[in-house]
Amino acid sequence: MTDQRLIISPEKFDAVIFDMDGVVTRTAHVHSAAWKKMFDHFLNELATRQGKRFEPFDIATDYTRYVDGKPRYDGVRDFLASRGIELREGTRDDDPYEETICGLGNRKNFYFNEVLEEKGARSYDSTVRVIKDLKRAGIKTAIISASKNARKVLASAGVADLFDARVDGLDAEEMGIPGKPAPDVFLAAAKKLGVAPRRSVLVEDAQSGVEAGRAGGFGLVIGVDRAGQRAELARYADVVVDDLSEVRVAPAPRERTTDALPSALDRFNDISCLLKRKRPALFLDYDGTLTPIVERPEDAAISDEMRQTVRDLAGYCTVAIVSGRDRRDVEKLAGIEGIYYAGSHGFDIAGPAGEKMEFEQGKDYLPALDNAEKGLHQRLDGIDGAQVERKKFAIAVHFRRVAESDRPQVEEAVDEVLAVNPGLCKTGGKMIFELRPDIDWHKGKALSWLLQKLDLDRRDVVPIYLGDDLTDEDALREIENQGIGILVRDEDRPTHARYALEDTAEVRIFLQTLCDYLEELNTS
Ligand SMILES: O=P(O)(O)OC[C@H]1O[C@H](O[C@H]2O[C@H](CO)[C@@H](O)[C@H](O)[C@H]2O)[C@H](O)[C@@H](O)[C@@H]1O
Repeated sequence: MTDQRLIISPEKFDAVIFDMDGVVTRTAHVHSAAWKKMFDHFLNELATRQGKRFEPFDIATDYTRYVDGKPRYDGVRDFLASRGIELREGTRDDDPYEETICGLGNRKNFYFNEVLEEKGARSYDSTVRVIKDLKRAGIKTAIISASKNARKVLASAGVADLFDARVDGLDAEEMGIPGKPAPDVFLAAAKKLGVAPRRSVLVEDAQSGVEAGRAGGFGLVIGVDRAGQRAELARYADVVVDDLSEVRVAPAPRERTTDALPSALDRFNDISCLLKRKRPALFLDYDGTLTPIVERPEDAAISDEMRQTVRDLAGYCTVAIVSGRDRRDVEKLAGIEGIYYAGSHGFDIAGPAGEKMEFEQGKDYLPALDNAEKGLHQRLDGIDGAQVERKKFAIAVHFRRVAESDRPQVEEAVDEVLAVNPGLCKTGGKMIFELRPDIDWHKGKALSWLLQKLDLDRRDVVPIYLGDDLTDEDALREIENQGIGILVRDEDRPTHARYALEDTAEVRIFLQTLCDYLEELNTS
C-alpha cells in the first residue's frame, strides 16, 4: 500500500520546495568530486609541510557530514574544524590558491565549473514528472540551493523555467540570510511563493537540508537518500525515499458537500486510527452542537448528560467551547469548569486557570458596536419577535420569531445601522444577522491561536472540531488537513468537515464514545 505521506494533495499542501543538487539536478557527484580534489590537494600539501601522514577527504563520511548542502565557505570551515585545522577567513576575492577559507572555497568552485562545462548537468526524470504533476494540481513549486552556481546548473539541465520561485546562494547572500541547517532559505522561498511553511512540502537529499526543514516548521519533509544515509535523513525527515518516483500527486479534489459526509459514529474506527499514538484537543461549538436550536437564545440549555460528558472529556484532553455567543453568557449556560471558552466568535477567550485574551484590535470597535446596538434597538424594538442580543464583540439580531412578512424590515434596519457604522460588517447564521468588527478574526483564527498558546500546535496532537453553522466552517477549514472536522448537519452545502452527525443526540453519543476510548487508553 502507498505510504499516505507520499501522496501530495492540494487539500493538504499549497507548495513544494525542492533542493536543487541531488533532488532536481544530478550534480552531487560533480560537487563531491570537486570538494575531494580541492581538499585532497590542500591536505596533502599541509601534511607534507608538517611531516605528518596525509589523510584524504572521504566522500562517504566527510562530504555528507560537513559539506553537503551547505554554503561553500561554511562547508570549508566546518570540514577543517572537524580536522582541527584553523585558517584565516580571507575574502571572497581571494585567489583560488590562497590558503584561506574563502581561497579554498574558490578553488573548489573553480574545479566545479571545469567539470560542469565539460559534462553539463542533467535532471532527474522522476523529479521533473512530479513537478509537472504538481503544476497540474495547482500546487506551487520553488527551487532552493546553497550554490552560487545554481542558475548555471539549472540552465545546463534545462529546468530553469520549471519553478514559480528560486532562492539560491546568490539570493541568500543578497538577503543576508544564513545557509542550512538554518531554515531561512526555505522560509524565504515560502515567502516568495506566498505560502505558509506548514502548508508546504520540502524535498531534500542533505542532512543539513532536512534539519532546516524541521526547524522551519514545514508541513512535510521528504528526504531523498542518494548516498546511503537513510538513518541520518530520517532523524529530521518525516519520510525518506530512494527516488521521487515513489511520490504521487493527487489531483485537485472535488468540492465536498454536507450530504456526502460519512457518519462520525459509523467511522469511529477510522477516527480512532487517526488518534493512534496521538492525543486529541477538542473544540466544541455551543448552539446547534451541544444544545438543540430553540426559539429564544436564552433558553438554549445544555442537558445534564451532555454537560457531564464534556466534563469527563476534560479529564482526558484539552477542551474548549468556541461560540458566537458572548463569552460570559456561554460560560454561564454551559456551566462546565476546567475548560476553555472562546466567545464572540473567538474575540474573547478565557481559560480554566483565569487566563484571559481579548483580540486587541477588536477593542477599537467597541464604540461602533455600542452605537449600532442603540440604533438596532431604536429600529427593531417595535417589530414583534425581533431580538437584539449584544455580545461584547458582536451583535446578533434574531428573527426566528418574526413573522415572515416582517423579516425584510429586520434586514433593512440592520443594513441602515451598518451603513452609519463603518468598520462593522454583516454576517449570517441560523435565523440571525450579525454585526461584527470587519477584521480578519474568526473562530478558525481563535482555534489556531489557542493551539499555539497551549503548545498543542504539534504533530502528536489532533484537533477535533464539532460545529453546525456557517461560522464554524472557518474553524473546520483551519483544521482540515491536520485535524478531524465534524459537522452537525442540516442543509446541504459545501463544507470543510470530514464527518457528520445528525443532531445533538448523536453529538452526545459521539463524545461519550470518544470519552470511553480515551478512558480505555488511559487505563491500558
Ligand atoms: O457559535 P454558536 O455557539 O453556535 O453560536 C451561534 C449563535 O447561536 C445563538 O443563536 C442560535 O441559537 C439560538 C438558540 O438555539 C437560536 O434561537 C438562533 O436562531 C440561532 O441563530 C446565539 O444566540 C448567537 O449569539 C450565536 O451567534
